[in-house]
Formats: sequence, C-alpha cells, structure tokens
Amino acid sequence: MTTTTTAPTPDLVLEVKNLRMRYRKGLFGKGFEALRGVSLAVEPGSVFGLLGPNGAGKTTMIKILLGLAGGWTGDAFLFGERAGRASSRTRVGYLPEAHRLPQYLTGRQVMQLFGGLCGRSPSWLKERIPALLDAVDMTEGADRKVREYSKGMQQRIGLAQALIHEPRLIFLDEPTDGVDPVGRAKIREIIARLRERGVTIFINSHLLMEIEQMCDRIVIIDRGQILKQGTVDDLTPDTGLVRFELESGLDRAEALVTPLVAGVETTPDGLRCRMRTEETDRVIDALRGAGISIRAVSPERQSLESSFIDLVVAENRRTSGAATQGGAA
Ligand SMILES: Nc1ncnc2c1ncn2[C@@H]1O[C@H](COP(=O)(O)OP(=O)(O)OP(=O)(O)O)[C@@H](O)[C@H]1O
Repeated sequence: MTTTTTAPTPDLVLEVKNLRMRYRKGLFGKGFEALRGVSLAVEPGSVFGLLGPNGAGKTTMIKILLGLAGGWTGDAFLFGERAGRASSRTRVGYLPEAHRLPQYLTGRQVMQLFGGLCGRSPSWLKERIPALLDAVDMTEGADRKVREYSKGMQQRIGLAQALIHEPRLIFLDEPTDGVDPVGRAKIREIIARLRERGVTIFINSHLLMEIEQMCDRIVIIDRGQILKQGTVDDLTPDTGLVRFELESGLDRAEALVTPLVAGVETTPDGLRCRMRTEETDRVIDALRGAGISIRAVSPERQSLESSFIDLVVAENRRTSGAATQGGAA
C-alpha cells in the first residue's frame, strides 16, 4: 500500500521519509523487506550518491522513485509530488544499469526516436539533438551505428537519451560501469557540466573513488537501512596524519621533526606525521628554519572506500553478533 502520511518539504528535488518496501512471496508468504525505513533528501542542483553493497536496496529505491515498483509504505516525493505520478516523471531522466539501445540505429537516430517518444516535435529536436550530442562529446560518432560504439560511447549516447527532454533530475545507475579510465573521466566532466547548469544528479555506483570525486552528498545503505549519510568530508574523516611534501632535505627532515610530533615516517617525497593539525605550524617552522623547502602540506583523510568498508564490516559484525545472542537466548 502506498500511503502518503506527511507533506513534502518545499524546495527539495527528492525526498524520502521512512520508506519501506517488502517483496511478497506467494499469496501468504512473509516475503523480504528490501527497504526498512529509509529517509533522505536531495537538494536542487546537487550530485547525490547512493552507495551500498550488493542487495542493499539501491535499485529498489530507484524503482520506487521512478514509479516502477508498488507496494511500498512511507513517503517518496519528486519535486514535491508523490513518486510515480506521471507529472513528476516528465521532469526526470534515467540511465539504467547495463542499458541496451537499438543496435541498428545511429546515435542521432536514437535521439530522434526517444525525443519523439517524449512528444517533442521534429523542429524542436532538430535544434536540441546537435547541442546534446556536443554536450556528451558524441558529435563525431553521431552517424555511426550503435553496434559500432565503444562502451564509453554507448554510455554517453545513453546519457544523451536520458537528457533528451531536458529533465531537471537525472538518475544514473552505474554510469561508468565497464568504461575505461579516459571514458570515465569524460563522463565525470559531462556530469560536472550538467550540475553547473542546475540539473540534479542521483548516482548509484560501486566505484567509490568516482563517488568521492563527483558527489556533494552521499548516503550509504546496507540491508535496507541507512548506515551513514553526509558530505564527502563527513564520510572521509581525518586520519590524524599530515603529509609534508618536501623539495629538499629529505635525509634530514625526519630527525628534525621527530621531537615535535607523536610519530613520523619518511616517504618517497617527504614526511608523514602523526600529529594534531594545530601542530602543523611548528613543523613548518622547524623545516624552513633548517633550509628545507616545502612543496605541499595536506592532512590525510580516510578514503571513502575504506570508510565504506569499515561501516559495512562493522554492521555485519553487529548483526551477526545480535543473531548469535538471539540464538543463545
Ligand atoms: N522482485 C524481487 N522479489 C524478491 N526480492 C527481491 C526482488 N528484487 C530485489 N529483491 C531483493 O531485495 C534486496 C535488495 O535488492 P536491490 O536490487 O534493490 O539491491 P541493490 O542494492 O540494487 O543490489 P545490487 O548492487 O546487487 O544491484 C535483495 O536482497 C534482493 O534479493
């Protein structure tokens, strides 16, 4: 049953409150609860990342938001309207995971086909298509058949297809999956340009480095529940280590700094110190005082990948511990 229990928050592009979804098994089976009370919000013009291990509930969430799955409870709004309504869907674009466009069409014909299906006139499309092909860097390959495209080109033409009707929100399910590093960088650039133009982007990806590079806000879910959400900075805390890249004096630096900090090691390009960030000036003064030039100083942060693994592993331990205790009781 899809009941709406609260009003949407004004100005949010997407909002989900206490979203629950149970896949039924048979007529009387208990089924499986894929989402267990998820709440999140997406601001306009932001890049939002949904992360989670296999089976976490990411696709289920996207299916609900696009109106492709029923039987959920809680609230889900797009542009302040209940998810699934045709009027909210017209403002949304979608690039599904492992999509397959008609292989016998050219990229330009794909654009014409999907633009026509969206109800756009041939004259409108005549102006829109070249601009869009240019935006996704596909002008050159536009008149070749899709079957001749590399994986990167297929993803870019897929992206153009999802953007044909000028959506204000676009869902990208694993947009760089199977694409080589150069192709991935291109897709990241396109996403950054879309964001500059005020399009809101909702990305579901396993490539955490990419999420770290692209997203303003991230939600990590596991087994249908949110483990953590916040900005990239919130999810990649300081490790308590500071790196000093040095231009000279590599042989003397460690001995100079050792009395000043809790721990220090020499790296190929400088020092890595365990210290409080407010001690940084003292170290800089000591190095400069000894005539050592410093190229860069940067606090070391935990990567999103290691933060993600820590969270998921801790959750696995917590739930298996709870199950063992429950079993023993
Ligand atoms: N139609 C369905 N019927 C029953 N269970 C389902 C159905 N679709 C998904 N599930 C189950 O719901 C859970 C969440 O699935 P979902 O596909 O949303 O996860 P996901 O995070 O997208 O995973 P992946 O990263 O592997 O694509 C999984 O345990 C899955 O087996």
